[in-house]
Amino acid sequence: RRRGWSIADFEIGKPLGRGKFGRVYVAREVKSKYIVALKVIFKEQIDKYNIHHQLKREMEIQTSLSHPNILRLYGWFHDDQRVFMILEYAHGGELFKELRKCGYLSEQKAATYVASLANALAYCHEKDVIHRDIKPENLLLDHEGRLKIADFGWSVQSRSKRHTMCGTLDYLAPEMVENKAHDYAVDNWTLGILCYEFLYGAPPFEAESQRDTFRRIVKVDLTFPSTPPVSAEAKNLITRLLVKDSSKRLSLQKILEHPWIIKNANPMGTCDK
Ligand SMILES: CC[C@@H](NC(=O)c1cc2[nH]nc(NC(=O)c3ccc(N4CCN(C)CC4)cc3)c2s1)c1ccccc1
Repeated sequence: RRRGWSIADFEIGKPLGRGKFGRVYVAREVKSKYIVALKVIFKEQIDKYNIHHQLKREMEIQTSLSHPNILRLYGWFHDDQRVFMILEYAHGGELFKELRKCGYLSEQKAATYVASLANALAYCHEKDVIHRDIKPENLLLDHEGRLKIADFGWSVQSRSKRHTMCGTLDYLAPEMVENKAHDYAVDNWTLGILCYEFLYGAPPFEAESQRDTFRRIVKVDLTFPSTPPVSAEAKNLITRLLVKDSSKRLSLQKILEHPWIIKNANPMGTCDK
């Protein structure tokens, strides 16, 4: 391309979602008719929340990542009011909407999603990227039901400035809620939380108040309801991830070799509807 992209290159469709700092629309590149998701962030918001450096770093990371379970950032451009990110379009929408609709997922789907996440996280950790913010809202599905991590909340290996504790504590590991130094193993903890939520429909330490959730996390107050019926292997994997001592959590490699994953995950990473 001679010149960069501009808004004139795209026909904007319906809004897909909104986050703290922006909105995402489905869009079609005029010449190729290629469907993408266009994320729009207003520069006044970037200034107001002073997130220039964070945005720049996250876009550099996101552009450098290329993995089947990580949503691609194809490129970006800006005009005087807005920054636009040209993102891969995930046709299946948000995984958590499917979770809320079905209540809970089959062991096959849950294992396939956990394996996809473990693969994507192993890839990120090789590139010194810790995600730290994996939750169902950030997980999308493509047209074949393949999981895609969609989020710019990546942080590089070093412990970046603390995020304000906005939103739910449910997915944060003990060392994060206790504001201790944390490393890659926080993502392994989160995998345990997600695996539990995929199978039971709610995260394990959910409570009425943030204070009670905090208490349940730091205590690792893990209990398994009697319904829906969940296999012992699945419970074994969850128990070996939700371990307070981060050095004792099952590694990503070991997750992929776990009997429950081997038995239930679809190696293609796809889930039929
Ligand atoms: C993860 C949040 C993040 N989102 C992205 O970056 C996003 C990037 C991206 N690419 N493709 C998406 N697709 C959808 O959002 C989508 C939603 C519903 C769909 N369906 C509705 C039900 N129907 C039956 C099938 C089709 C299909 C696609 C999204 S969201 C974000 C961050 C900041 C601001 C806005 C959004």
